[in-house]
Amino acid sequence: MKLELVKCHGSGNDFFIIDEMSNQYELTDEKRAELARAFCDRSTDLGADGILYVLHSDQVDARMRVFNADGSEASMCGNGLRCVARYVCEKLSIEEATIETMKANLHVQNQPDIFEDIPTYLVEISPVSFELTDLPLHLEQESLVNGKIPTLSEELEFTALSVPNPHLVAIVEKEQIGSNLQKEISEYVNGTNELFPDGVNVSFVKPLKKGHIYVRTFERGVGFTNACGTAMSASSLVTCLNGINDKETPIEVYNNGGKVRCVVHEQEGKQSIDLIGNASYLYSCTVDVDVENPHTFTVQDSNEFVDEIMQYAKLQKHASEFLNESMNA
Ligand SMILES: N[C@H](CCC[C@H](N)C(=O)O)C(=O)O
Repeated sequence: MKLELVKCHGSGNDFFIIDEMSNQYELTDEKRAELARAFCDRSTDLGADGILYVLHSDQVDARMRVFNADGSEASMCGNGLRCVARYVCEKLSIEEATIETMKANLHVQNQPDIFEDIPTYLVEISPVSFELTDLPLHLEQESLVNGKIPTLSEELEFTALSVPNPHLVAIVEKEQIGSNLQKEISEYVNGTNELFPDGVNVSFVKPLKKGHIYVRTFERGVGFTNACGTAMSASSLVTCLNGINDKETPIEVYNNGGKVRCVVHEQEGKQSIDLIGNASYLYSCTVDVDVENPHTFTVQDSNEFVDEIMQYAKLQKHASEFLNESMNA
């Protein structure tokens, strides 16, 4: 079978877009998961953090399904939704759209460039819940906001929330960023454990100056990534809960892949976050794959989006210079 792929990224969190809206690939869920395990393997000619399947929606403009590199399906992907937003808006020649995801139909919209000549999209991150049953997180309490989980750490304070995929967020000091602590905690909660039966995305957050934070995330089903859109959104909300940043005000979120902008909203007690950032293409290609054994494939007709790659490198350089200055201030 020949599949058309677009390799894209949001803040360095990279994915393949497979357009099932325009192609009759007739994939089963099992095949979608197997293709993710095969194509995301970075020891092959491909490699990515996940696959974004774009499908027809009976309700709205299009539907997005997200499969992590380990083949697990996630309910949402913020960086990936920006890439799907661009793909769908350009295909339908519209400036904004609504995309059906597993638990919500979400608004997406083309935006002014976050950096010169970089395609930029806003995606709605919601619904937000602090109910532990929505992650799920098995503790004898209804919610966890700046609370301890002694099994994981005696000193860290965590906030657990779903947006709607599950996130565990800790505001930390510089010394704890990049330490083994995050890796140990993340591998535990994403292995067989009593707390998070479905695993969880784990983020360490370092506030920089007001309106600026750094987020590092170990993603469920993937591992450490350059950035995790839903995690950066969840982290922005947690900094607002702690009075570090303000709602309805842009928060610049730095990560290892560059930066995005989040705006936290609250209406009638319900929160949502606008996630604004790049939706960049890296290359397109055709993959000839044996669907019965998806680890057997050849990559053909690969074409790079050279201008986009070069332009994004400028954003990343600019962002990493700011981050280094801030971390060493
Ligand atoms: N690993 C996540 C899905 C991908 C989310 C992330 N890539 C993002 O940009 O939000 C999960 O299993 O919930």
